Amino acid sequence: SSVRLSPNSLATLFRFLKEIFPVSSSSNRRNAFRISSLESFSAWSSKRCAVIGGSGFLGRHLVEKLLGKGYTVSVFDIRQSYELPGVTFHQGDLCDKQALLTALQGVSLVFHCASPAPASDDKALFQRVNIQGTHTVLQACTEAGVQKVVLTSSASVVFEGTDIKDGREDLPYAKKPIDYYTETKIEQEKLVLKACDKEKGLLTVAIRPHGIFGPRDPQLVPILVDTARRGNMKFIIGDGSNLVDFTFVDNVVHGLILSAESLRPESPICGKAYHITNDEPVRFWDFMSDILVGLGYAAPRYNLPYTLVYGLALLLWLLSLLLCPLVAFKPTFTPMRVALAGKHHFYSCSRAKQDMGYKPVVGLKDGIRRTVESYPHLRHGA
Ligand SMILES: NC(=O)C1=CN([C@@H]2O[C@H](COP(=O)(O)OP(=O)(O)OC[C@H]3O[C@@H](n4cnc5c(N)ncnc54)[C@H](O)[C@@H]3O)[C@@H](O)[C@H]2O)C=CC1
Ligand SMILES: CC(C)CCC[C@@H](C)[C@H]1CC[C@H]2C3=C(CC[C@]12C)[C@@]1(C)CCC(=O)C[C@@H]1CC3
Repeated sequence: SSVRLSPNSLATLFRFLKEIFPVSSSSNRRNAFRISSLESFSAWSSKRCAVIGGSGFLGRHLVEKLLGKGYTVSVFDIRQSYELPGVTFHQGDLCDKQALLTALQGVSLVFHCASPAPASDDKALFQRVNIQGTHTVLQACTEAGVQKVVLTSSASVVFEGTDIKDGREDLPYAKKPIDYYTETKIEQEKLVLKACDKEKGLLTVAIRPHGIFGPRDPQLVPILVDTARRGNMKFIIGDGSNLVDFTFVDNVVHGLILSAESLRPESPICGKAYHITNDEPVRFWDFMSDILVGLGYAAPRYNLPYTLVYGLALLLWLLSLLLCPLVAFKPTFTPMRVALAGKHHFYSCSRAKQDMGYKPVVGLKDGIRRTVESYPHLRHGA
């Protein structure tokens, strides 16, 4: 008969051995790799993690999955949106290093899933949180002896409003990003990947999902339904043939955890970016129609030329900027949304398949069904 030890029990065993047979190790935790192989093993197998942005849509799904997989989870977020047994909440701003250091004590793995919502379009806020804040997160991780950082980036970092078909990770970053959100996500990803340093004992990876949807999503379905309820979802922008990636939230969570568990000094994923999608590009307007019809609304039917709608959206956006001191209005059809709705933007995830054995765990049809069922309050007539 054989005895099986889980990584957690091995880590506990190692801590016990270290107590009774102290090994001479550098006091500098950043040099963890150079210490004994046993200690390195303990570090890599530790299941104590923190989710920055864990109160958000993706963050909460991630937290729930991590708990199910036996991780001990701390959430760090500017707000607390729920309570869960086994989760320690730390409310604070990620730009505050002291607050982060408290939350990161004893943590070996950090998932960074926080960002202001793209719709806010607030340049100063995006710069403060996504760029300066990420810099602070990396500093705090180094000081707290965190070994792995997994960033939720975005496939949009290469999108400039023109067609992308089967885009790979080696596409250059967008030179003219379509909005401040994308502009700062690019800088954020660069910062995190540059921080990967095997010598210092900090390993990083960036996961780039695209068009995340699923239960509790605060943007895609709610914005779509709101637009339909106001009678503005009758039109298809362009000829309706553009293919896009929409990624069910469970697949993104799967990609995030897979990357964290594959992140080791010898792994090819260190310091790299990975597209994580459903690997089932779909016509943008078919996807929107499936959601709308599933919730009891009519599917859009009439086609409008792309350039006309884009031009109008640009005009409205400029007007909203000019008039903002006098009247506050937020157009639904922003140039960014029109580009996302009328162009091809789908990405290859073959790098993630090859380097970490990624495979979506929920298919698109199933994801749409689960999403529709989770929004009874948004159904037509509800
Ligand atoms: N939703 C989508 O389609 C996609 C999202 N992403 C990325 O995934 C990540 C998660 O996005 P979602 O869950 O959709 O957004 P979300 O808005 O639901 O969650 C973001 C969380 O970050 C928190 N946060 C914001 N500023 C903070 C600060 N200064 N300090 C601490 N916490 C702060 C918010 O309170 C919120 O709970 C983001 O990094 C986003 O850029 C990437 C690709 C697509
Ligand atoms: C009014 C309709 C024409 C469009 C309604 C749906 C949109 C709200 C969504 C369609 C594609 C989505 C998307 C994002 C947000 C919501 C949509 C615009 C992101 C910008 C979210 C953040 C990212 O990193 C990229 C996403 C691309 C797709």
